[in-house]
Amino acid sequence: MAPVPQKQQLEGEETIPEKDSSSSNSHEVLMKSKVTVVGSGNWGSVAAKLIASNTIKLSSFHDEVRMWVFEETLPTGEKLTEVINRTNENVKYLPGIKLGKNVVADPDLEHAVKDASMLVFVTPHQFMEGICRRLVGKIKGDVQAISLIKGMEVKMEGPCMISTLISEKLGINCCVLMGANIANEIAVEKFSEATVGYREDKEVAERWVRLFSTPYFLVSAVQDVEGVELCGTLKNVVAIGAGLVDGLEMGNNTKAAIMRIGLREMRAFSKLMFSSVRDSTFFESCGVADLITTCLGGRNRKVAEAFAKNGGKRCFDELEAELLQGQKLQGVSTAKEVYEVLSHRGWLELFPLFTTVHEICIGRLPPSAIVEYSEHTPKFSLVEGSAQYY
Ligand SMILES: NC(=O)C1=CN([C@@H]2O[C@H](COP(=O)(O)OP(=O)(O)OC[C@H]3O[C@@H](n4cnc5c(N)ncnc54)[C@H](O)[C@@H]3O)[C@@H](O)[C@H]2O)C=CC1
Ligand SMILES: O=C(CO)COP(=O)(O)O
Repeated sequence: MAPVPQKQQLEGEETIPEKDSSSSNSHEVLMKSKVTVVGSGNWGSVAAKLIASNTIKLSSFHDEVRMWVFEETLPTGEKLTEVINRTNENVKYLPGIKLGKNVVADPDLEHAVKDASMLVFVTPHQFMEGICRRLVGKIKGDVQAISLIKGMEVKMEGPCMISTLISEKLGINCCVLMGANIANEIAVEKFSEATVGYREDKEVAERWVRLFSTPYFLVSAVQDVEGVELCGTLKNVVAIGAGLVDGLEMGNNTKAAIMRIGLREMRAFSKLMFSSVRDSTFFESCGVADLITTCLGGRNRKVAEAFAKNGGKRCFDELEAELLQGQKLQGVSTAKEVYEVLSHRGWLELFPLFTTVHEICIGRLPPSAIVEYSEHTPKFSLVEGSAQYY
């Protein structure tokens, strides 16, 4: 193997050879990074497990992975962090799965991030603004971040992706990792793929790829942060549509139609928001593959199915609490956020699926409207007629 040029060592940084010769570059000498995972839900816990299985093998990372836990008291009266650290399991959000002895649960956000050089953000998106506020001035200056969060915020100026929120509030570079990644399947090490989106620094992206890749979790990188992140965010809205179709027992053809129309709207919306978004991104794991898996087996699908079965009489919040027991849906709030953007720009008619999903979620339309076109609902032909957006 050809020798790899060594990176220039910065003051105070250790350089050590890789622990494992099977790592991507056995002779590579890298600066040792300390990883903190901010979040510990269903996917957050699996991400910590994946990362911990690599930091223990690769000498360019410290073994320990700190995982910030939004503290809660379990029905037994114990604190969740104490139980995670005693049993090595997140008994609430990922029961039955050992996280790795090098995962340390920490209820103190500032303490958890203090020494980190790599921050992995993976909380439900609605909590990120508050988390960022708490982190201002609390992290190291040269830290790199990655967001696994599927969602966005809507500001007066327009939509703000979560990676942008992190970058702007904390003044750090932020990549994204999205993909067809139902957490419970990856937890039991079933094969899947994921996509890292990066802005400019390919070397940083490759470091994230090394941190996450395992034989059962294949990660590739593309230079399209917004495209990757919008794929992960918008497919949750389509998954609500797919769940409604399931609840109405309309069958596979209808669900496939919703997925196809949804994919078109995902691409159109993404390109209208960011002209840099690449078509090829939609063929990565973060695109069509995530759309398919979420529409087949995700939580958004599941809760929307129950919503339709109940004829829209029980609201999403109530069904979410009952069916997900603390886990959070992203699709309903994302549908609202997308609707706000579309409405503000006068584009509602160009996105009939996104628009209809939101109007069903808030009870303005019945679940059956997902496939009904009346005077009051936008027509799919309008999208066909707006080919310039596609
Ligand atoms: N679960 C999955 O299969 C996948 C999830 N994702 C994405 O990852 C992100 C995180 O999802 P999960 O880890 O599954 O979380 P989750 O859906 O299991 O959410 C529950 C988490 O939110 C925390 N929480 C509750 N209230 C909070 C508060 N006020 N402040 C901060 N945290 C609070 C809980 O402690 C818990 O850790 C989401 O954007 C999701 O779309 C992405 C791929 C797969
Ligand atoms: O993002 C996911 C799979 O990649 C999980 O989707 P749900 O939140 O609908 O379960």
